[in-house]
Amino acid sequence: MTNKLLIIEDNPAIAKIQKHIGIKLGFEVDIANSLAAAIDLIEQNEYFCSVVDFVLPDAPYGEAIPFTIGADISTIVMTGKLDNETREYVLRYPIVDYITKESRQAFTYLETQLARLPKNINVRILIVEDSFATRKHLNSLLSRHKYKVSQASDGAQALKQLNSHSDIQVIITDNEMPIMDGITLTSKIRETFNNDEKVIIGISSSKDNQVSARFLKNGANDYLRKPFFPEEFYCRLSQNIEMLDNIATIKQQANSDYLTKLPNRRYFFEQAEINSKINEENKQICILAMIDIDHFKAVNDNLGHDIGDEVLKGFAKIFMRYFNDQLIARLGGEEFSVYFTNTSFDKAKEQLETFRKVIEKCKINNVFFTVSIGLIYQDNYNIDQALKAADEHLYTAKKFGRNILISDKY
Ligand SMILES: Nc1nc2c(ncn2[C@@H]2O[C@H](COP(=O)(O)OP(=O)(O)OP(=O)(O)O)[C@@H](O)[C@H]2O)c(=O)[nH]1
Repeated sequence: MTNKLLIIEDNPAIAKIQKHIGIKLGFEVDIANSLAAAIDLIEQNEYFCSVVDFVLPDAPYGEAIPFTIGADISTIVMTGKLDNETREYVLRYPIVDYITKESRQAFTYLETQLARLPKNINVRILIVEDSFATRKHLNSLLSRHKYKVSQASDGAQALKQLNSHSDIQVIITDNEMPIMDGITLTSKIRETFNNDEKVIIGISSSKDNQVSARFLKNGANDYLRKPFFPEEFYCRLSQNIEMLDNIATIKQQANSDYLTKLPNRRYFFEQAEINSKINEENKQICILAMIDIDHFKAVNDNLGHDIGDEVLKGFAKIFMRYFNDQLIARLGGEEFSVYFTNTSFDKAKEQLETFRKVIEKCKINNVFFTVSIGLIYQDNYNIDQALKAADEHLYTAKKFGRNILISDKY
C-alpha cells in the first residue's frame, strides 16, 4: 500500500507546514502548487490521500476536488473561505473532511485527521440497518475514511457477523429493525463485550427522546439521531475509536515489561490462572518452566548495566520466537517463565532443551551466557505453588553446575 500524501497548495508557507505534518506522520510527501501540477503528479504516482486547497491559481472554486476524488484519493479540503455556500459546495463531494484555515488549531486538526486515516485500515465497523439506502450511505461515509465495513440487516444477523468477524471494533446500529431491534442487540452484545472492548453507536430517526436514553442505558457508547451531518458522525466515531485505542494502549502497557516488552508477571498470573482452571476442568497436567540466566550479575559487573539491559532484550527476542505459541513472561530480573498448553511433557522438554542449547551457542551483544531451567509436570492448579515447585528444580539446576534442565519426570 502506498504511503504517499499529495499536497495541492499554492501558498509556500502553508504547504511547508502541511509537508512537515505529513513527514512527521511517516508519509512520503509531494507538493503541487497548481491544479496542472497536481494532474501531472497524479498521472505518475499512486497517492494514499491528499490535502487540497480550495482556491488555486488555475482552479479558483474547488475545481481540484473532483480530480483527486476521481483518482480515488482520499481528500481533505483546506480553505480560507468560511461561508456556508462554500461549505455546502465542498461537502457535496465524498471528501474525508473540510477544514477552514481559521487558526493554528486547523493544522492540529489536520494532523489528527491525517494520523487517523492509515489506522482506519485496520478498524472493522459493522453497520446494522434494515434500510438498504441507509446502509449504502453509511458504507460510503465509512469507506472514504478507509474503514473496513461489514453489514447486517437486523440484530440477529449482526450477532452472527460478530461471531465470524472477531476484529469488529465498532457497531453502528439502527433501532427499528425486524427480528431483533438495535436496543436488544446492544444489551446482547454487552453480555459478552464491555464498552471499552467494542464501541456501539445507536442511530435512530425516532422522535421519541426515550430511544437515546434506552440505547445508552443498555450499553451503547454514543447515539446519533438520523438524519445526521457527516461531520458530526465522523467526529463522534473517531472520538470513540480513539477511546478504544487509548484503553488498548493502557492495557498493553500494564501487561508488558518495560525493558523487554515481554508479558509481565501480572499478565502471566492472570492468564495462567485462566489456563489452570481449563486444565483442572479437563484433568490436564500442568506443565510449567522457570528459566534463569546464569551468572547474570557477572554480565552487569563486568560490562555494565546498559549492556546487561541489551543482553536481556536480545534474550527476550529469542525467547519470544521459540515459545510464541505458549504463555510466556519475564517474571522479574533475569527470570522467565513458560506455561505450556496443548502440548505433551516430552515436547515441552524437547523445546526447552533446544532453546537451552541455542542460548548456549549464541552471542548476544558479544556476550556468551547460559540458562538453567526447572520444569514441572504436576496436577497442581495453584500458580504460586506450581511456580514454587519449578523454582525448586531451578535451584537444583543451579546447584548441579548450571546450563541444565531439571524436571519431575526422567
Ligand atoms: N542490566 C540489568 N540487570 C538486572 C535487571 N534486573 C535484574 N538484574 C541483575 O540481575 C542480577 C541477578 O543476580 P543474581 O540473582 O545474583 O544471579 P546470577 O548472577 O544470575 O547468578 P545465578 O542465578 O546464581 O546463576 C543482579 O545483578 C541484578 O542487578 C535489569 O533489568 N537489567
